[in-house]
Amino acid sequence: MTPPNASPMRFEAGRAVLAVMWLMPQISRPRTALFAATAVLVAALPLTMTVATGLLIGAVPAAAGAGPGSPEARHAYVLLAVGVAALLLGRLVDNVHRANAFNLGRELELLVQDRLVTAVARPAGVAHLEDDDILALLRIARQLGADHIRPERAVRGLAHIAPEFLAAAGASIVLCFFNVWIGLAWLVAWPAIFIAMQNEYTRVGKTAYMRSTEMRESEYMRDLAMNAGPAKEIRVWGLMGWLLDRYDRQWAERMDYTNRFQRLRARTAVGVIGALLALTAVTALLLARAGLDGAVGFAALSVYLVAMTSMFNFSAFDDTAAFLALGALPVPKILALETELTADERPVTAELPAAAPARSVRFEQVAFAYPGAERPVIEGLDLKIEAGTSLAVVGHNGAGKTSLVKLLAGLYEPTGGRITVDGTDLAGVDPAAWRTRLSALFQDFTRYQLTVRENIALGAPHLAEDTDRIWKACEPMGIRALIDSLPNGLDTVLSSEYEGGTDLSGGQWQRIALARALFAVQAGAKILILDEPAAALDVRAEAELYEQFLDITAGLTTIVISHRFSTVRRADRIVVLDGGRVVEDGSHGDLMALGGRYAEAFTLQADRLARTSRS
Ligand SMILES: Nc1ncnc2c1ncn2[C@@H]1O[C@H](COP(=O)(O)OP(=O)(O)OP(=O)(O)O)[C@@H](O)[C@H]1O
Repeated sequence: MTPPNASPMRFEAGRAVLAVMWLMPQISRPRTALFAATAVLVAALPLTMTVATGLLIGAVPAAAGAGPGSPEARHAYVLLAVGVAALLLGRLVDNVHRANAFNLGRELELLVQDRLVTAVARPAGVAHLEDDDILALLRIARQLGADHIRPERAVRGLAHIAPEFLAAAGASIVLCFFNVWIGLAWLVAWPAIFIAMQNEYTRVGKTAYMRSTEMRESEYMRDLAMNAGPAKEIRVWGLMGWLLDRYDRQWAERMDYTNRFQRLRARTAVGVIGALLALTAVTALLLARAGLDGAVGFAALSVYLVAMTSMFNFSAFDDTAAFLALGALPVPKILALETELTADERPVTAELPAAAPARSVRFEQVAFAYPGAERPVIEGLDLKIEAGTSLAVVGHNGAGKTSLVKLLAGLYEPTGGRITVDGTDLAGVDPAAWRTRLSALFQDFTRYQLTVRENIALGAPHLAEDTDRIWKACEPMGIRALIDSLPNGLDTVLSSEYEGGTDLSGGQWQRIALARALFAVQAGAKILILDEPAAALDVRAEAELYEQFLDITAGLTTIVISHRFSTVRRADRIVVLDGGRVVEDGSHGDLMALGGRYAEAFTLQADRLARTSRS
């Protein structure tokens, strides 16, 4: 097993930290300026104390010899006062620095989350939600704020390490006064050690974050075992043992992987610690020799020794350094995702008149393949849908019916040809504006764990408070009595996972979803798309409902997809789709007279229905 794409990109750790620093002023410029200023002070004040302490140690023998009141004693007292003042001020500033970093960190985390959600919601279509790389980022995003994926900790780590970095640089410069090569060696050593360790933490972090596919599989298994949705099937089929076995296996693989790759490599640790030890030994030896030879006075020697020891306060190896790397790692990726999804936005070049579609919606030589798929599901599709008429689309499973309406709704863009509305190419129209004219109910409609009122009003959320209108949408669906019988009527939550909530039968859910579609129509939608609108209802109920829909939506452009011919026959026009093309087109009467696929399938279904109703 190899770690996927686990080797750090060039300067990846540094770029992640820079991305965090770049975002900070976007939260607050004054507070970021305060952060920088206090970081310098938190570094400079202990350094001042270090130098003062060293000089004080050197000055004590002379002060003791000269006695109280002597200039030597006064000099020692001044050094003591400077040291103590630097110490106290340092502690004070440090508190301000950390409190500011804490707040900035929390806000940065929220900012990153917010930008991510906005970026993911921005594309008009849904293709990006099926892209493996984007799904990997979304997994990370869902975990933002949990585990080690905390940009907040990156800011706090930065608050901790930045002053240490500056202090170590200052101490190195002090050592330059002793020996310029030793000083320079320390000046270079700490950043090098820090970068080596940050790269190592980044590598470890990437192996954990970026195994998206494996993690998603294992999380999926866990959710199957734990969630209410699949619980019935899992138990009825006796799948729990199989599921847990598979989850255990994936878990063991993950642990094995973690043990092998998600830890610091010994060679990095040995290399870094070895380099530190060697440099410390050389510095100490040279200082000792200079002290013994009398080349450096006692006071200077004390300053150099304190400077050398103070450099070991540097957090290259501890949790702070790890959290800086791990917390910063997702930030540039989220910013890159934001850029990528923004770049995908197509320019708006056309506006539709308020009444559109007033004439027709046309598919002109439309082709479409799902992202990553080799074969197109729609090819050379020509279809003119007259405004104000009802159209039914039929065809065998996988013929491309749902794909056709997804294209019409702008959820995907055609890979060839164009879709026009009253002659205007939809490619240039703002998808959000176009969708205000659509009311669509898909076969896999969402069962929102919200109140009945919200489940219906989501068809036009700006009218959610219009109770009369909600009841008006319920009436034709025959759900008024059902809603009245619920504990809180329209305000009952449709989920048994909530207190006072309730679940509905498949057919009842479908009627609620149909009421949602109708609510959108009442709010002004001009095209109604019903993709298998009532598959959970019996044949008669579906046909009756569709009949009612046609009455209510007379004058509207409606497109229905159904496998039930008793429903389909009521449409003004029917098209049969096969291999993503229209193969038959006409009214029920026309197609029956044609004696083709439609007539054959209709007769078959009608015979079956007649037999069942006789028996
Ligand atoms: N998101 C997707 N990604 C890749 N392929 C897809 C996706 N959705 C559908 N397909 C494929 O596109 C083809 C057409 O699917 P579509 O859902 O349009 O068929 P349909 O005619 O509505 O079928 P049904 O009657 O079963 O609902 C199928 O072969 C299906 O596997």
